[in-house]
Amino acid sequence: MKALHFGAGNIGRGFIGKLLADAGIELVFADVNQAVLDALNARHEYPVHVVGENAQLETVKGVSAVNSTSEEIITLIAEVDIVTTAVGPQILERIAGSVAQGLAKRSDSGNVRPLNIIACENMVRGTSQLKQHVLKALPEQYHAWTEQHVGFVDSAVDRIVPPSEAGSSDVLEVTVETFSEWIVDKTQFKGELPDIPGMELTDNLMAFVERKLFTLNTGHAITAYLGQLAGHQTIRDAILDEKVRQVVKGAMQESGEVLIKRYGFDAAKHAAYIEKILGRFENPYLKDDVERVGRQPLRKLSAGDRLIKPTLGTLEYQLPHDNLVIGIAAAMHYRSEQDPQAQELVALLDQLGPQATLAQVSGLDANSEVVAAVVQAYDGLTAK
Ligand SMILES: NC(=O)c1ccc[n+]([C@@H]2O[C@H](COP(=O)([O-])OP(=O)(O)OC[C@H]3O[C@@H](n4cnc5c(N)ncnc54)[C@H](O)[C@@H]3O)[C@@H](O)[C@H]2O)c1
Ligand SMILES: O=P(O)(O)OC[C@@H](O)[C@@H](O)[C@H](O)[C@H](O)CO
Repeated sequence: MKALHFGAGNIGRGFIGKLLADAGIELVFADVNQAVLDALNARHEYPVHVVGENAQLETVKGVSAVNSTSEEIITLIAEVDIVTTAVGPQILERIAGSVAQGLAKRSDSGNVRPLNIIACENMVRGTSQLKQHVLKALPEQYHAWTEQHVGFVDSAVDRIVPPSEAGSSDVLEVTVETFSEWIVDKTQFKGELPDIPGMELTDNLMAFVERKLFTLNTGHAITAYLGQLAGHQTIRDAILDEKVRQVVKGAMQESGEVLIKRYGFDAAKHAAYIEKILGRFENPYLKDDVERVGRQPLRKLSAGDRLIKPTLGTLEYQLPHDNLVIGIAAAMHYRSEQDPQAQELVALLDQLGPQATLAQVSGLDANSEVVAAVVQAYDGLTAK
């Protein structure tokens, strides 16, 4: 088997690319970072530090890389058996054009071997969104062929992978936690189901996607935003702050009540899932900055994402949401010199004030009770 993986970043090298290579699949990374591309092609291997009580140094071998904007991508898509991505939700549209050209070339060349495409991003049904971008870029005449031969497979992906320690001079080195979970929708594959150790197949993907995004990522984001306000640099320091932890755990429980209602999860098992995640945030072997986890606040405040979607669920089922409201308010206080979305958020707040800004970025009704509650919480929160 041969695979093309877009995004040789933290999750690409530290999780998805590693699983594919470890399974003996010939792997080519596609990226735009020239230093990473050059290093992968010079060494064809890289180190992964799996940290925890039993730390291990593993070497991922037999990999190569191409520039994501080069013509080689089109030829690769015409040939490979599996395409995966871990580039960030906003980049999917950007790679769709070359995926479409690759599919057209594959069809023209008479290759009818099944191809499966799996986006591994923190979003609900990211591959389905990629498919829409690809179909938009693909001439009509190839649509029926694509439906027949190409599986667009949604997935949920979970492993905390911060950038490697600033002290490291190796651009390829990556540090990952021991825990990992990659769950894919088995109903969407074309051809035989793959047997890749570490990839789990389900016919109930939405439950897993929402469980992960609206528990781990909801709690993670609120830890980052309240952590920054309290003057903490890392997720570990933030979650060890009792005031932060109380709101984070409360928000995960509020979101959990929605998930339990919607998907019939066992309440005790869900409580254990929350506790395990809190332990992962405390991981003493990872240095994860609140600035990485809080990145792109406008995405995180959008209607379908980890803060607003669970809050909408609490409104739907008339459940409490006091802690989620504090989390949303804290997100609106997020500041980062490096992050264009944080700058945009500040500009919106200056121009429109908190009520209209929240309504604009989240799609919530500006005159709703929940927006009023967030604005009140926002006014009450101040940076240390
Ligand atoms: N890091 C984590 O803990 C984690 C865990 C689960 C899911 N995710 C998700 O995985 C995705 C990637 O996150 P990450 O933390 O690895 O980010 P990252 O910034 O480390 O990696 C993204 C990579 O994509 C590359 N890229 C940018 N534009 C590209 C293009 N046009 N073509 C090909 N490559 C391009 C970047 O150069 C970078 O190497 C995100 O959707 C994130 O939410 C991350
Ligand atoms: O990648 P983002 O920006 O959507 O979210 C930041 C973190 O919460 C995220 O990367 C987690 O580390 C990851 O989702 C763990 O599986």
